[in-house]
Amino acid sequence: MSILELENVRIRNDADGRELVHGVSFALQPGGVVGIVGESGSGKTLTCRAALGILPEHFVVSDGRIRLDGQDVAGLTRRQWTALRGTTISAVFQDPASYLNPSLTVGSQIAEVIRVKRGAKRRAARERAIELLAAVRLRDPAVVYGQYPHELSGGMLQRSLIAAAIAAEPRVLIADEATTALDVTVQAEILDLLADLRRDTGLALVVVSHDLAVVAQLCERVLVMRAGEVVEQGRVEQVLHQPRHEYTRLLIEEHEAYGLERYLVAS
Ligand SMILES: Nc1ncnc2c1ncn2[C@@H]1O[C@H](COP(=O)(O)OP(=O)(O)OP(=O)(O)O)[C@@H](O)[C@H]1O
Repeated sequence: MSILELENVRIRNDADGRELVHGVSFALQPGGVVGIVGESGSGKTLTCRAALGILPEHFVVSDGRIRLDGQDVAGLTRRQWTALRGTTISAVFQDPASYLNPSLTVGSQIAEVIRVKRGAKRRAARERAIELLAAVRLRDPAVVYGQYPHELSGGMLQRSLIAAAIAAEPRVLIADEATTALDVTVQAEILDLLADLRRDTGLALVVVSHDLAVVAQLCERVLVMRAGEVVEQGRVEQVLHQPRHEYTRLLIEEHEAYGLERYLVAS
């Protein structure tokens, strides 16, 4: 059974009646990985936010269905969503600093997730948080545990945020432009880390990026979005080697300068 399934999902802004996402469908199996690419404003983030139950105010899923672990999310109460977030579905976005509280240590924020979502005692939560910081390949995890966000680099912060996102052992992780702000080497390390988590824990991934190379490196299937429409979707090799839609061809041309071929040959 799919862990996450979207069926013809449409998203509308009720404030002005405009529809911004015009029917997105995909199914993600446990341990699977799907990419969503497309230019800024194409509806990638709104689609993810719908799956996380965190659409902005006035935005609604106006048609279609979202199933999380087999459950239709349409009727979920706020409390039920809170219980699912973190434990079933979780996310990492761009700009990790804005998701961490600057006045609390990184480790205590991860431990808090474990205490609240997993009911762990203080000491066990601390130990688990240090394990997670090690799992996201931070050196000296016990030291990082006691550091404040401003003491860490962008790459270290993004790793810490991934540790927090997987702390309650979700089945699906959405990585929305999670590596965009990082330099190329750190970006490659974080992508490797996500691939390893997927392999080692069966975590399913939704990888959102405007960068086709990121998607080519990580994903099995890809959706190409433009202006709220899915213009093309399929297996990554097929979509990137034999694009059927003119827009996909344009995206590929734009990315050729960044060495997309390298990833495709390796996959
Ligand atoms: N909070 C909001 N209020 C008003 N409009 C919004 C809001 N969030 C998104 N939109 C609009 O919805 C459309 C889709 O936005 P979305 O953030 O999903 O795009 P995206 O593909 O993720 O782009 P980006 O790569 O820039 O994040 C855009 O036209 C955007 O202006």
